Amino acid sequence: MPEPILQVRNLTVHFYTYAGIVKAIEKVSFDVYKGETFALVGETGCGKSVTSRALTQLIESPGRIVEGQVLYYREDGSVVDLLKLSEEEIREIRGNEIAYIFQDPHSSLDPLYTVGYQIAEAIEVHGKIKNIKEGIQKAVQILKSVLIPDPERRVNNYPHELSGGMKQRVVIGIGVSNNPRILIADEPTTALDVTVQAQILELLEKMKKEYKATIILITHNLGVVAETADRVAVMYAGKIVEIGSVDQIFKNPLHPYTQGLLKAVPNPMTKIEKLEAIPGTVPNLITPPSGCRFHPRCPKAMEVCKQKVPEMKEIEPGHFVACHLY
Ligand SMILES: Nc1ncnc2c1ncn2[C@@H]1O[C@H](COP(=O)(O)OP(=O)(O)OP(=O)(O)O)[C@@H](O)[C@H]1O
Ligand code: NI
Repeated sequence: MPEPILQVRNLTVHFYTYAGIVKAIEKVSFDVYKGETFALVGETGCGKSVTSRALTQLIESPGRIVEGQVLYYREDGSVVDLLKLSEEEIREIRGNEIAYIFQDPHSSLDPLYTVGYQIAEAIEVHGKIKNIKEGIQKAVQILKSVLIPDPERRVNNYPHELSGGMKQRVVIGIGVSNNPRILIADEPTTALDVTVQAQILELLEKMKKEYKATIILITHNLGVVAETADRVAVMYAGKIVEIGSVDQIFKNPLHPYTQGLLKAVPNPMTKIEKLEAIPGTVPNLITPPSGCRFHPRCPKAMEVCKQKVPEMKEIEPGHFVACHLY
């Protein structure tokens, strides 16, 4: 049996805006197993980033986590609900045991400090070194491990002296600097050109092996999923609609939304740029559709789909779907 490292249950986040309450994610539940790459996919605005940020309480006003549990299995075998931790306690874990790599390396790095200083600081915050100087030494090693050429010299560079791909390597370096158990990568390659994207994905694989980390990969690129993930959760309008292994999802998609996504992509096993939209538009999350949120766009919608929210059901071992067809 695979061992869980995270068990997310009924995670719900609302944003309290002037226009109304945006129900960004609603009762999201999934497990992440130790050592796997777990991908979260779906169209823009479906709640991928909000889900990943909520895991460590990284939701800012006007957003609020209104319900849910994020059970985290620690190294010593104990289990904590990350949503119950104080700000101080969660900060101890975030950036340390659970680290993030965000999409845009430009905004993830501070233009005023050298990359070496920024890596050193990330380590120092968690008290793992005595001073920044020791951290700079470590930063050289980290730059080497993320395959930046001439790390002794590069450690003294400012972000603007590096290319986009090199900057993203630095961001990944900061991510792994404290040897995280879970690495959450939110669209880590989207801002980069295609050849660099492939290199960065390769690097993530290398980091996963070297640091024995579990990866949560957020992407709207099904090609990336096919290539790098072990398991996939498909999100639509703030809900998870299907979960399964990459094989189960690509070869036997059960949810009409997943089927639509895959149809929009002629061959997901080849590299594709972007997920093509399926007919219709993503619903507004202030007044989401009743019942199954996909019913207005669903070619197989039945009467019950308008009235009842479908429960997640396990159709074959490890393959879950929330759809009234099953
Ligand atoms: N600060 C905010 N205020 C109001 N609504 C927000 C805020 N942040 C996110 N949302 C809403 O939450 C929903 C989910 O957003 P999220 O960023 O998680 O989408 P995503 O799946 O990551 O999309 P993308 O692929 O574009 O990054 C969206 O409908 C968005 O409008
Ligand atoms: Ni996002």
